[in-house]
Amino acid sequence: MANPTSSDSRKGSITHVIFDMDGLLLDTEKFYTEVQEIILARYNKTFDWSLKAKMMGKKAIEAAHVFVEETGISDSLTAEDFLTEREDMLRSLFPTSELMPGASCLIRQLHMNGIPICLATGSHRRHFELKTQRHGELFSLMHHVVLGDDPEVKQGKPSPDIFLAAAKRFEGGPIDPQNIIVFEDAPSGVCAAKSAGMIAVMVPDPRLDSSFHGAADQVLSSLLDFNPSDWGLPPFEKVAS
Ligand SMILES: O=P(O)(O)OC[C@H](O)CO
Ligand SMILES: [Mg+2]
Repeated sequence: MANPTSSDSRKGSITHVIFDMDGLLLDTEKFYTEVQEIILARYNKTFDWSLKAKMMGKKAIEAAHVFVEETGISDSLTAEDFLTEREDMLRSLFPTSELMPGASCLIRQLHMNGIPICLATGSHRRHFELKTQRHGELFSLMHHVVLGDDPEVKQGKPSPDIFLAAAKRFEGGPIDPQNIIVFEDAPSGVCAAKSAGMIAVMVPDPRLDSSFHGAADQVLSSLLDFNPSDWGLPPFEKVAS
């Protein structure tokens, strides 16, 4: 997959890292897919990856509007009712959330090597708590967490709001966006990171159309493939994952 070119002027200037959560650190996108398939089946429609690509990474209500409008069911189901309907199902699934491959190791390596890290997720507080309840120790390594319902996040991804808020809250912030790598799985998240002036390393689901890869500075198959030297970072010491 695409790698930064050796002439990339930002190579060697990385000081901070921002992580997305759903689909990047946690294998939670499958839960959204599952419940949305169930809801759409009632209308004899199928949920596909072109619609998924438009929803993922967004705040819940923004994604809900995309869902009912793109599928043509908005006369029968409002965005608000869609959120209410999927909530019960999601609430029982989120506490079972598992880490994506390489997530624990990369977070621990960055933390151990003194690189400040934080989380910037479109998820609101209630969902964040459910999704991370089995992973509290790992997420406590984040310097801070910015959630989709944070007052400073006026608009969800692809707006840069969430990443700019995240850059402000590091020690000595705001950190120059050019010195920040954002890890993202969603097209909207990559777009938000680029709009914020940051470097976007994309780890997309293989089912996402590859036309979305072009906006990212680097595309990886897995977090396991991240090589710090690609960005001029010193080699990581090995940690137990
Ligand atoms: O990918 P995240 O972490 O910004 O989360 C966004 C939604 O909650 C799920 O697509
Ligand atoms: Mg995501």
